[in-house]
Amino acid sequence: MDAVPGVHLRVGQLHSMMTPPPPSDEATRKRSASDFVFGKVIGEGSFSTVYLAKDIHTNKEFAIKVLEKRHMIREKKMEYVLREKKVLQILSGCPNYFVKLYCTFQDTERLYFVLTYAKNGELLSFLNKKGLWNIECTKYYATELVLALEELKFKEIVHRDLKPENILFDENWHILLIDFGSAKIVSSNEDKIENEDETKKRKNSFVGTAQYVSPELLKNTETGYASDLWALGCIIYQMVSGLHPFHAGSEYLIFQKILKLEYEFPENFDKTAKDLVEKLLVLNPDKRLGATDIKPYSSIRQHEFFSDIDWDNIGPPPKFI
Ligand SMILES: Nc1ncnc2c1ncn2[C@@H]1O[C@H](COP(=O)(O)OP(=O)(O)OP(=O)(O)O)[C@@H](O)[C@H]1O
Ligand SMILES: O=C(O)C[C@H](Cc1nc2cc(Cl)cc(Cl)c2[nH]1)c1ccc(Cl)cc1
Repeated sequence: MDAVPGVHLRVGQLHSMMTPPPPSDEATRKRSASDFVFGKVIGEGSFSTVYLAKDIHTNKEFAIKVLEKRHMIREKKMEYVLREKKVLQILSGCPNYFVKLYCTFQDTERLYFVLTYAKNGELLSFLNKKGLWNIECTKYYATELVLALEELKFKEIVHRDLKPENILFDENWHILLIDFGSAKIVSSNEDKIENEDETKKRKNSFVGTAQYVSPELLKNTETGYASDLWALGCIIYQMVSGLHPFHAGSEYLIFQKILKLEYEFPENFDKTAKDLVEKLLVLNPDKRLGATDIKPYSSIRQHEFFSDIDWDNIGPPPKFI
């Protein structure tokens, strides 16, 4: 594995890579790029490159998300980075369903997030492979998604950009949600304290993905937990049919269809899944299944689609590979 392209190791760094500090410092010492050997690029974001990397002290593999400071500053994206860091820190207490943030560090040019390596890639790539996915897979992973959304609600976080590309699989084929740069931390009311033009900038700058954007986000009204329930409905529809519920030749036309709730189900769409999707893809956020649960998301758990799920022990993932 080579070092990060463009990161020239000085003799001192090479030396420090060879002679790790005494173990007592290990756990607390601030990491740096020289603690890792960087390997292949495993993904690219709008402002990031994600590398597979190995910790030279433990040989453990990580995904390291690297962001160029110049790019962050030029595109005024610092708030996204700091939001993602803060949300990942809040979620680091959750044992399942979210990529774990081990540490962050920086050098003169870059910022680094050291994250769990989701070894088995994106959900999207499996949805695109015909005949690979069946209703059992949909049931299992919709269950893990509901459990993940319950955790987010408990931690008072709205993801706001849920989509199959942001749902990865760990080495045991459990889901790991990523990409919290657009997330909202409800408890801090940070969205409420911003002034008018900051609100306008945030709402206009949000770059969610057309097919999964909720109506309230398009209408610039308040986005809350129910925005993630809308995305859940879209993702379940896609897991069952392999298609987006709202599809058109342009983002504008997709948005129009979303605002008019213009979508239909293929003939052979699973009946109970259809009923569940219809109860999630509701224009009024407060009327979506689960939106007003005292104990989130009990009304989704009780839906017939999940009738054979033991929520306290959902068992191992289905073998779909
Ligand atoms: N922990 C991880 N393990 C494995 N692959 C990852 C991990 N995190 C990200 N990736 C891969 O890298 C890609 C880019 O991820 P990243 O979160 O940096 O960008 P992004 O925030 O999704 O992009 P955008 O800024 O457009 O939203 C992802 O689509 C995913 O395929
Ligand atoms: O070391 C830390 O943990 C704190 C720093 C703080 C920090 N330094 C920054 C410099 C720039 Cl240019 C942009 C952002 Cl968002 C910056 N955030 C930091 C480093 C890396 C990451 Cl991923 C986030 C924050």
